[in-house]
Amino acid sequence: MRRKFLRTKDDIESDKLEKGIRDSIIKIMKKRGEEVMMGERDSYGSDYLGLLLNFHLVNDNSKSISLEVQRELRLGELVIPEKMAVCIPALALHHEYDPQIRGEDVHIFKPERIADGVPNATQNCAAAFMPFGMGPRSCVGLNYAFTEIKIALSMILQQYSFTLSPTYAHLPVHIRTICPQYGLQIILLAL
Ligand code: HEM
Repeated sequence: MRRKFLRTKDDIESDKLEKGIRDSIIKIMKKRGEEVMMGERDSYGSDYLGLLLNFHLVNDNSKSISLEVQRELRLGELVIPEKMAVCIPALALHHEYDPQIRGEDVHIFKPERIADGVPNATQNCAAAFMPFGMGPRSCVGLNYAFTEIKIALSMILQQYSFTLSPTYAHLPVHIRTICPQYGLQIILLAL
């Protein structure tokens, strides 16, 4: 029975590895913070670490980089316990970023905003549009979903053109993905 409480060599190696990874991440975050403070870079970056730093500094007026990552992650006044799932509401996030990035008409439904590609519409800010999440746990079905959508659309467009029905009420809601609360009413015209 006592063996259960003994730490094996593998457990110790695994702890060392985990600590090494944590230390490296904190080092990168501190370095970025220092570079921003010294004016060597404009932003904390648009990747996942940059996003975490942004959240951290929004909540910390002293702007000091003092992240402690032990069994919990501290983001300013937020303490995120180990293994807690953090849900980023894409709908709110997209709107919060929008006025800065896409102008004041953010509330208007204008899918043509992304006609020239997402990087163009978001001024290359990866965190401004992330319907598939980002970082190591982002959607593994992204490419599959895009391919499926393109195939479905090209099959429809070979036979029909379509417009939005006047009965369509624009009310996007976040139910796992962003979708229209009252469905998508369209008028199909046979070609
Ligand atoms: C328009 C379609 C889709 C959207 C908008 C979407 C969106 C998302 C989002 C926001 C996440 C969470 C990412 C995060 O936690 O940071 C996710 C995760 C995931 N998605 Fe999708 N998804 C779509 C289609 C698919 C498809 C078709 C598949 C599989 C064939 C799929 C498989 C997964 C899996 C397995 C995860 C979990 C990944 C992980 O936790 O490591 N998704 N998706």
